[in-house]
Amino acid sequence: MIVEYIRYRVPDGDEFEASYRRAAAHLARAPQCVDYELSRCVEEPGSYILRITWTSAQDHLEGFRRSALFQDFFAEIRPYVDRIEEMRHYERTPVRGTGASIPSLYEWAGGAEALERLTTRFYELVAEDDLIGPLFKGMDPGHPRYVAMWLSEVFGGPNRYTTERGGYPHMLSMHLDRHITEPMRRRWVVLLMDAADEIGLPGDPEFRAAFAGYIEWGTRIALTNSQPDANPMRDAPVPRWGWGVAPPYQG
Ligand code: HEM
Repeated sequence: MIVEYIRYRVPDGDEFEASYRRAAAHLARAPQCVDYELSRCVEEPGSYILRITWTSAQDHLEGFRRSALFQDFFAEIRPYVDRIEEMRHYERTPVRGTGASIPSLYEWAGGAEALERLTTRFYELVAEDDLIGPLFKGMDPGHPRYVAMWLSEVFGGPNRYTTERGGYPHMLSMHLDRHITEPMRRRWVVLLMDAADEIGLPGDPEFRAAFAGYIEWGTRIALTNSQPDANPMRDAPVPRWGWGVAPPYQG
């Protein structure tokens, strides 16, 4: 991916923004465009910066620029071409991230203590279950704690599963050749959701949607990796799961 910055200084911001609103409709249909954003300077309202992320500089210059969409896009913004002060491509660097304005799922859930209460109750339910109980007959007594460590790391908490328990490769090795079936996977999900309700994990729609999204994803991967003919990735970081499209409602 590559980021293009275009800086403008224009005499009439309202007209300029109206042109860009129309031009953006063509940008939005371009398969080479990842996203875009036009920002207006607060201190100097005639100054604007347009940021466009392209799939690559080549896709921008040889794909979009030669497409019919570009003709339509350009027709809208042509009056402002001589108002451009900078138009260049920038490579992203590893220096990027998010701040703490939105709590992690780990924090929202109640931290390590809540996730450990969850897994403790979950494996009590599992032990009494006819379908999946037998899979866990010889389970390590520390198992609920280890799975809580895994979930903590996935949901944005400390990376203790990676540093203390062997990370993804260890988790994977525990699922290999377990022959998990779809009914077993479903039961695992249902019992976890029951445990979540019983121990009072936050029940707000945003949290539960993100939580259930990870559990659905993770159990499907566990099932696939547990088949005798599985060929899983042997090494990978522990996945990190966020809020997705619905961040928490914070009043
Ligand atoms: C989101 C889904 C899942 C997660 C996050 C998960 C997580 C884990 C982790 C972290 C371990 C290794 C614990 C350790 O460090 O010792 C493990 C082991 C295991 N998992 Fe899963 N798992 C998931 C789904 C499933 C499903 C669907 C099943 C079967 C229905 C299953 C069956 C097992 C079994 C049998 C073990 C070995 C337990 C033992 O003998 O200690 N897992 N799981």
